[in-house]
Amino acid sequence: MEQKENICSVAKKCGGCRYQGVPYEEQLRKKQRYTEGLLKKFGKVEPIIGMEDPYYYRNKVHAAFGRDRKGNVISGIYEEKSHRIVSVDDCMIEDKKSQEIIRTIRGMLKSFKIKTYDEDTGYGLLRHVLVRRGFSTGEIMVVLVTVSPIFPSKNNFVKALRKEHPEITTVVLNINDRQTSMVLGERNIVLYGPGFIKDRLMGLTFRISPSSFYQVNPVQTEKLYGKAMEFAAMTGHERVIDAYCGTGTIGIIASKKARDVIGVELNRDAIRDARMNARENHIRNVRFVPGDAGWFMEGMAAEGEKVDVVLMDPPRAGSDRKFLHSLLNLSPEKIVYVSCNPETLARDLEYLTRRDYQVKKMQPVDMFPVTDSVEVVTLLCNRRTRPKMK
Ligand SMILES: C[S@@+](CC[C@H](N)C(=O)[O-])C[C@H]1O[C@@H](n2cnc3c(N)ncnc32)[C@H](O)[C@@H]1O
Repeated sequence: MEQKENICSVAKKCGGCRYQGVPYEEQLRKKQRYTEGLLKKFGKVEPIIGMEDPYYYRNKVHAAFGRDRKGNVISGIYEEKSHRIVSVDDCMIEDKKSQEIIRTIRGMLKSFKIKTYDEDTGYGLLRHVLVRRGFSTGEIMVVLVTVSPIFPSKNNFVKALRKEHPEITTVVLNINDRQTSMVLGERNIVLYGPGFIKDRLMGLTFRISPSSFYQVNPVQTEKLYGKAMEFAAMTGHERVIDAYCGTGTIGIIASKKARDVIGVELNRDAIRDARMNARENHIRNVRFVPGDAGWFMEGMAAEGEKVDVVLMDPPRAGSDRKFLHSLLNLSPEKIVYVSCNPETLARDLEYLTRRDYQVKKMQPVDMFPVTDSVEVVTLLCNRRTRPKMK
């Protein structure tokens, strides 16, 4: 493993890599202690699954664009809790090729007379650049986030960019003209290629659009999803819900071992991707529904529908009461909860374990080395379900 424990000059301003300078084994010990502190009251926390090479793993790289005091174009991250851009040239956790592409774009702006957007004056065009890379396919998507759909000499710009980086398979212009802290706006204009990239996970192919959620650490994602499937231990007869399904990854992987799967997700772009993903992988026993997961499951429970397993992977905020309530009403035999925030996980487990569920297994996975984030897969079983006759 390459040792890079002390090299990032902007770590303090960025706030992302809180474990900068901490040897990887020690990072894992800290994460284990933190997770146990929050979760051991529910049962045994298995030892965290770490990475062999914990650097340059992020396959989604975002850079904000602006100018420094001298008027030079800079690209990087926002200083913690502010909108001041800190110039970043070599981030130790982001994909190297994606960072190279961002540097190339920065160098091209002057000759193409493209101004970076200034939030205070409202003047300029380019706000952010997002690069996503398919780990196993090598496909690369570049998203140029601008305040206006009018991008001067766009065809020549794309041509020049691809000349430097022929690996780029698609370029998208995303229009974000609002005063918002969200990076992406709602409108996409495809400038080159199909407007999405594909990646392979656990032998299946997945399509990723500019705004769809897709795990950012592909090596650890296979371990994470592998654990989720191991915990669900399906036999091929189960009816499954993949709640908060994103582009359908977990549900499509689960469909191989289930009777049928329903995926639910708020983001319509992700649902479109999920449906395409099912088709692409010739999966017929899965369907995807747009909407609020809690609302949808409440509706299923009200109609007396039965579900055996709920796989759930909510955002950092965890699940809301409506969702947890719908879980109790639907009363699946097993819940496999994939969480990227042990604090909200602890809160939701408290709610579920005071009612019908018991925690059986908890497995932390290090999805974000050098940062202080921990992902945890938890298996809960329904106390009211009688064990099935063999
Ligand atoms: C952590 S991601 C998980 C995605 C997916 N399971 C995966 O591994 O790629 C959480 C997802 O929940 C979706 N989401 C957030 N709130 C939701 C809600 N109330 N109902 C359904 N989906 C929701 C987000 O759009 C996002 O795609």
